[in-house]
Amino acid sequence: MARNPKVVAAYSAMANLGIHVSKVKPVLKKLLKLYDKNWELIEEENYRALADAIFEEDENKVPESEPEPVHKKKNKRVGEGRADDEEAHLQDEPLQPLKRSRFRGQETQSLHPPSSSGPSSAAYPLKIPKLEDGTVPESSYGQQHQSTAVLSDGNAQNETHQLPQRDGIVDKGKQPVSPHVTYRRRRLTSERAPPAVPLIIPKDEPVDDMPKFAVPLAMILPEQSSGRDYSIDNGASEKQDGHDTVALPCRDGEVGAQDILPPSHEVAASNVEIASPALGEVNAAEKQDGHDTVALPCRDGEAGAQDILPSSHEEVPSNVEIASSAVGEVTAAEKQDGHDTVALHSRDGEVGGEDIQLSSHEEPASNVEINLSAMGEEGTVMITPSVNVSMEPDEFETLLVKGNKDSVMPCISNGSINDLSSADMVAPQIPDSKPYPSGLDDAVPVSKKVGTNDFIESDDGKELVDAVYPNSPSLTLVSKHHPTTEIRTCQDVNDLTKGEENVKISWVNNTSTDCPPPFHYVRRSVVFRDAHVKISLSRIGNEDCCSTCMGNCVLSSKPCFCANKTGGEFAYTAQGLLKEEFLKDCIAISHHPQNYYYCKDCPLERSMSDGCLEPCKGHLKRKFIKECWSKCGCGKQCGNRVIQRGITCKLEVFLTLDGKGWGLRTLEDLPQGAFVCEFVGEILTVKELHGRNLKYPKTGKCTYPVLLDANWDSRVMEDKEALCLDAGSYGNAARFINHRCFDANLVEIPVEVECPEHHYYHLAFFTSREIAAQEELTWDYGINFDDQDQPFELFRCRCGSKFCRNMKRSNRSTRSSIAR
Ligand SMILES: C[S@@+](CC[C@H](N)C(=O)[O-])C[C@H]1O[C@@H](n2cnc3c(N)ncnc32)[C@H](O)[C@@H]1O
Repeated sequence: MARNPKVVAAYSAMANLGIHVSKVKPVLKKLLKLYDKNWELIEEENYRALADAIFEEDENKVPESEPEPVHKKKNKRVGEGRADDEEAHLQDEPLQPLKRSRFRGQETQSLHPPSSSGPSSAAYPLKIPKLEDGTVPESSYGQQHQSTAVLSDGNAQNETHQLPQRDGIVDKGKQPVSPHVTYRRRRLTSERAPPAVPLIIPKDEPVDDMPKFAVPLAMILPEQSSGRDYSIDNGASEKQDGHDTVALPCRDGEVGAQDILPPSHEVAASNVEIASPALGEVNAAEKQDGHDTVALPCRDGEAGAQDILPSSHEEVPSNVEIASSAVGEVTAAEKQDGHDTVALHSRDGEVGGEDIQLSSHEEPASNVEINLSAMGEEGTVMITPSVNVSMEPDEFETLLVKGNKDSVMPCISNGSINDLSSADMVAPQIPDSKPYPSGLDDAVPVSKKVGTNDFIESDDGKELVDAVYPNSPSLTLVSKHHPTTEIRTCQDVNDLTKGEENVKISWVNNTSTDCPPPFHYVRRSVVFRDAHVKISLSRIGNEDCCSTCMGNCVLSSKPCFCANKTGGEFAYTAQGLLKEEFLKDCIAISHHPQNYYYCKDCPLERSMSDGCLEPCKGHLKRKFIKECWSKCGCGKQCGNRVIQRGITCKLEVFLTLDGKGWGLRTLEDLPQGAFVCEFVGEILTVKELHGRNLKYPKTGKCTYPVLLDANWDSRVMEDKEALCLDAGSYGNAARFINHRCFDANLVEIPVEVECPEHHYYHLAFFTSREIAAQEELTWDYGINFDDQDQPFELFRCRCGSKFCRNMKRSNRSTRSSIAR
């Protein structure tokens, strides 16, 4: 099934004509190929060419009464992988509309034999094999360094790699499929490279239009009456002494709070899973004394505080799962010894101040689950949050915060639009004056003016004035581009984390008055709905923790159990950096095709299946880091607890000058192997992700997905275990990291913190080399730019790397526009 919004849009246009997707798919592929992926031609006249082609194909089909034998059909699908077959097939079927729309030059264009790139992956950054045309730059750190040096001389040395080998890939028990063949088929379906085009050419194209990245829309709701100052930290989370609190918004001004208080005051990471609804009820987290506190909202102003207090005073934080559903309910359930006990809560504003004392004093610790999922689940009591929206994140528009406290803004509650006084809403983010560092992106003083309705607007050359703090000189709040019905909130220029992180992360735009897209900043990933992320101490066996350790495990002469998963040695040095050897291996892994695993029953393909299941495109088997955690005896400062301590380096979000949109950069020099941040987002099943993509094909609102498939080779993954992270609406600073082909300065590494089962893990970014202050941080999304079958809109890569995998493509499109 299509994942690319364009493909999905085509499917949906055909569905409107009553044409089933299974008929559309093969024809669309041919059309794409024939049109050299020129979507404009396909989209013309509401997909007329496509519809014509399908009808024509139908007419030419063998009559229903003589169906093709199943085995033949299957083999044919498999056989589609063969270049000659597909070529012949296409040439045998010169569909009329295709002829009609052919470009000049295409008549003579011969199909190019497939180049030997790696298997394509389904998503960006759903990690994909990166090999392109069999040629990649040196992969290891040391090699990369060398390669970088060489690059500057313009004499890059490439290393040719073998194609990925797939063992025993069988299409539904039929003939084994040659990995090569399957791979080729993928390439052929989406690519028609003109002959003799250099595969990698230096990038010298001018930067023209801005990239078309989707702006994930989100709504930030206010927290009221919680005693905090929301004028700046609206809906934000606060940390106090280590407690995790999630404050959910309340509509009518009286935020309720449930505290889930794990006994341990020393745990490094709480066991709290916060899942968000599509919409954003989960607004804030607060930490106090190592307690995990979840503040839930009331709907009509009567919420009190619910505390869930595990009574054990030994190790172990509570196992709390909070998830949200599309309908916005919050459910809380406490499990003990396999029983579900009730965690309370109200709908309709009747929440009191219940405390739940968890009785377990030993492990397995209590499992408290709070789900914002389907109503009426057994053993749960629901809380309906103030904003009860049965929508996906993108389904409703975001709020633009006005400086005028008396103004009225729409808010969606229970699925309908209500008017809310802005006093109930988020207060404006008032940035302070901020001197920006010099360098490439040195701040140009931003002009200001007061717009109507006290909006802060920029207007070419006129001064922007902060309506509330008129002396604030570098205000860059923006309201332009937003229709009146669409209300957005701007990010705090000094700290878009809203206090979630240990460090502030500012943003800067030196070239325009735009501010970063609104989204909910969350420090940790949150379950959306179906994802099975079970954090349970009872699942952490003795071999998965070091309960007898003390102090700092990394300094100990004998590595403890926690080093077992990294070959008996810790991945980190005593200084908290990744060991060079380990880092080198991690970088090299993604460049070697033999490290790709091909599922027999791929959850990704399964989730997108439209009746014709395609073979798995491959998943990279990665090296994991395993960190010590709550069940370990070591202290919070143990050197084997790096990513769980969160971001520590100085980062800044900035508007790039080369057309990539916003990016993330470091404000300080970083050594090689330093942890920068993890990729945080909503935890979705791949099925849910696919649902999102299908739902919003035309809006251009994209997901920002990362597939958590590093361990899919271990067994057949159930749907609820095949997960990804989507940072479109909920995310952290990592959502701003742009892509760079091959020689990115960050590498992503899976890290086990609290889940020994590796279907869920943290994806952490480490520096692959030294990085100087002001350098943009990049990682290789692993995109195969020639694979149209992606769950996001492919962008034109402007990474600037000499190894850019999108070169060919740029070259091709230039060529076809010339041909036209
Ligand atoms: C995860 S977001 C990164 C942050 C994004 N630049 C923003 O402004 O929100 C991914 C999007 O950034 C843009 N992008 C990332 N890397 C790029 C690159 N190398 N060239 C062009 N656009 C890029 C694309 O639009 C892509 O869809």
